[in-house]
Amino acid sequence: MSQLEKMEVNPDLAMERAKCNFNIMELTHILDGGEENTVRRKKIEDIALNSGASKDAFPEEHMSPKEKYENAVRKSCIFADLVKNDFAHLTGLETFGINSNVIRRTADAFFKEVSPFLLHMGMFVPTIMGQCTSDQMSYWLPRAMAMQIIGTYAQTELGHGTFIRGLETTATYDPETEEFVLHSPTLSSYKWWAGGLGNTANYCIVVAQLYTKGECHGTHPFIVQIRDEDTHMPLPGITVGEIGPKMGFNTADNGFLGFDHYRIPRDHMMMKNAQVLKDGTYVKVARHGKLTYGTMVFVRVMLVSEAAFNLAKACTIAVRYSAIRRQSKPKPDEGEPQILDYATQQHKLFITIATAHALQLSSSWLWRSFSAVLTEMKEGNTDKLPEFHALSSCLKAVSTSDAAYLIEQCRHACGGHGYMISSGIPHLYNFVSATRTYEGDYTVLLLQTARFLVKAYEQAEAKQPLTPTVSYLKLAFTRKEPWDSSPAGIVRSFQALAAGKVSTCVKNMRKRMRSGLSEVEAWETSTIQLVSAAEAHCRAVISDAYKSETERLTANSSPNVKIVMEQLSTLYLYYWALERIGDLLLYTSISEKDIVELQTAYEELLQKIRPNAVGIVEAFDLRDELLHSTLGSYDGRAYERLMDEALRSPMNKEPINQSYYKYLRPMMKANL
Ligand SMILES: CCCCCCC/C=C/C(=O)SCCNC(=O)CCNC(=O)[C@H](O)C(C)(C)COP(=O)(O)OP(=O)(O)OC[C@H]1O[C@@H](n2cnc3c(N)ncnc32)[C@H](O)[C@@H]1OP(=O)(O)O
Ligand SMILES: Cc1cc2nc3c(=O)[nH]c(=O)nc-3n(C[C@H](O)[C@H](O)[C@H](O)COP(=O)(O)OP(=O)(O)OC[C@H]3O[C@@H](n4cnc5c(N)ncnc54)[C@H](O)[C@@H]3O)c2cc1C
Repeated sequence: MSQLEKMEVNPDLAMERAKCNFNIMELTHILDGGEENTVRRKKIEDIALNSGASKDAFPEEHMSPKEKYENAVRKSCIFADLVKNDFAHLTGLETFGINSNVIRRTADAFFKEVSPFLLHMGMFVPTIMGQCTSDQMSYWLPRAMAMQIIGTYAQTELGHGTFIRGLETTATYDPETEEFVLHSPTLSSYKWWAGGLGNTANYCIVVAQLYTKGECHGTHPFIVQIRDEDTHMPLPGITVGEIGPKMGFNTADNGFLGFDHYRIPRDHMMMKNAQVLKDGTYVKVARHGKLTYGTMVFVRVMLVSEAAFNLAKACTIAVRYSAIRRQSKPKPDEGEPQILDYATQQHKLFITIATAHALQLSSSWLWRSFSAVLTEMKEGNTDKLPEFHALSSCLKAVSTSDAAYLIEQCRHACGGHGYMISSGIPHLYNFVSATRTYEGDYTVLLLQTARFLVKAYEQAEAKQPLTPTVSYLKLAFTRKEPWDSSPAGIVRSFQALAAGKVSTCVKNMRKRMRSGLSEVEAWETSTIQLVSAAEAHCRAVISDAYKSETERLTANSSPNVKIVMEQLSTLYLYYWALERIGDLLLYTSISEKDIVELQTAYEELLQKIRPNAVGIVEAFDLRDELLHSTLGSYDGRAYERLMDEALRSPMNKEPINQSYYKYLRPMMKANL
């Protein structure tokens, strides 16, 4: 046992735990979606983490990029074996599905950054499930699930990421040989970014422009073998490599890929939504043109829970650290207070906890809507897809953006030590800030939602029925929303605000068109306001979902758990109302007096949450192995852990570094 393991819990943290007035485990069960899920999650975490297989003998931070990657592959193989052999026997595992949050969560103990297999499980397998015919699926899925092949998803190119219709890679059908010829005509057409593509994957889903009988039918997905299944050598006609160091994701071997008239069999086109017959005839199967974008929609839904989870990690670290860190002396006759006692620190941190809850509950709600949409689509009904695309786009955009901002705020809350890699926060930030960009950039996705909102507004104007998430748009045609500071009243105000913003956009666009701009130009010149309107819509959706999910989940809970959850959801509403005062003044009847009262109520709420803050973050039930943090470990021994990590640095392995003899000494002697 190391010195650290023998040490007792920091007394400040012990004191915080003693004063928590609600049942932490009860809140954990609620967040896990029920006690059974908690039990199963803990079993899985015990199997995966108690063996110590997730630990590194040598700190990853001090490895070279190549060593980091090789270590990540080693651990990915261990983890894949665990999933296949050890987790499978747990009753009900199949109900978690391959992308189970529990498995994702457990994997994070193995990787400070990410696994090179992330894209295999995160996009390769889901695309096989979503884009293959049943015959194709019965061939590819078992091989992929058994990890006999490793795949990734290569859509983005050097020259095009957002604009999928502009992709340049071509897949031209040759009826003579019944093959597709994949080709990269330009440098900008090289596939770029796919995770695991550089060195790990031997298969790849490639999105390319389909040509048959001389006609282009737009982008379609293909399964492409890129490396020999035995030697792993790139196949002739394939150029593949890794794209180099990045802000984060440095264990993911993101890669590039080019094709030189590379041939694949006809049935390697993923043919669920469209087919090319042997003679080259193109047959559209799907009832909606954008079903080939299905994996992106699925991952966007996943990313909302990713944002919640990573935020939960960051606030667990920052709140525990704020409980053990003492600083300044506001009262001369008393000792230094815990920094968690400062109202400004509570302002930084409690919104972070509330947002983690808001995103987690909104994410469960979104998953349920997604399942309902998928069920209808299986029956051939795609009517709900546009609304769901608008919803998943804005929730992905806002959740990842809020999470990145708030994780950075957690770093600020930890002062200088938060800047240490060993605090765990920089890795979290680097990861989450990428999620704001990939799978659809923030602005681009909000503009997709805005398109839907503008159409819905026009329907409301024409007194046509509206779909559920936008039914509030009718508020745009009523008198100014009267301000009501109850939670339900604030949600209504957020809806009135979003409706008002959409209405302003539409009016501005019409005015611009009357002054001679085309529709496209009027749209383009209004995009700043459109993004803001879509963000306001999303905020209203999250606030509504968070409030109603909190009510549903606490209907039978013990009184104190109910109070804690309600305090957090109310805090979320107060925080965003105060952030959006200017908009509320425009679109509701809020007065100066109401604003002063709201600010006071917010500050009082921070004080009410304070005594339970450590208990609340501990309800996320994040083991030390998952946090990877010197500042946020369960024992609160941050200083001992920081020193321990410092001493592990290779820079401290010799008393005098050789650069002293080579450079410093000669320079100093010469300057004598
Ligand atoms: C936990 C797992 C982690 C996995 C790790 C993941 C690592 C990262 C992977 C990746 O990043 S993979 C690459 C992802 N790339 C993107 O997300 C690109 C973003 N771009 C797009 O999604 C689209 O191009 C676009 C921006 C939405 C526009 O598409 P397009 O130009 O084809 O369409 P438009 O002409 O703008 O719109 C036409 C029409 O179609 C509707 N629509 C667009 N997308 C969808 C969709 N997915 N589903 C349903 N409908 C869609 C759009 O709203 C328009 O509707 P109308 O307004 O005409 O009614
Ligand atoms: C860590 C990481 C992992 C990734 N993994 C994969 C992967 O596995 N597979 C894969 O295929 N791709 C992957 N990607 C690529 C990712 O999907 C794209 O980077 C992302 O979709 C954004 O596209 P882009 O890079 O072309 O940005 P651009 O579209 O060039 O965006 C640049 C800027 O232009 C703005 N912009 C673009 N279009 C518009 C518009 N119409 N209106 C207004 N503003 C606009 C954007 O808002 C942004 O500010 C990954 C990216 C990262 C960072």
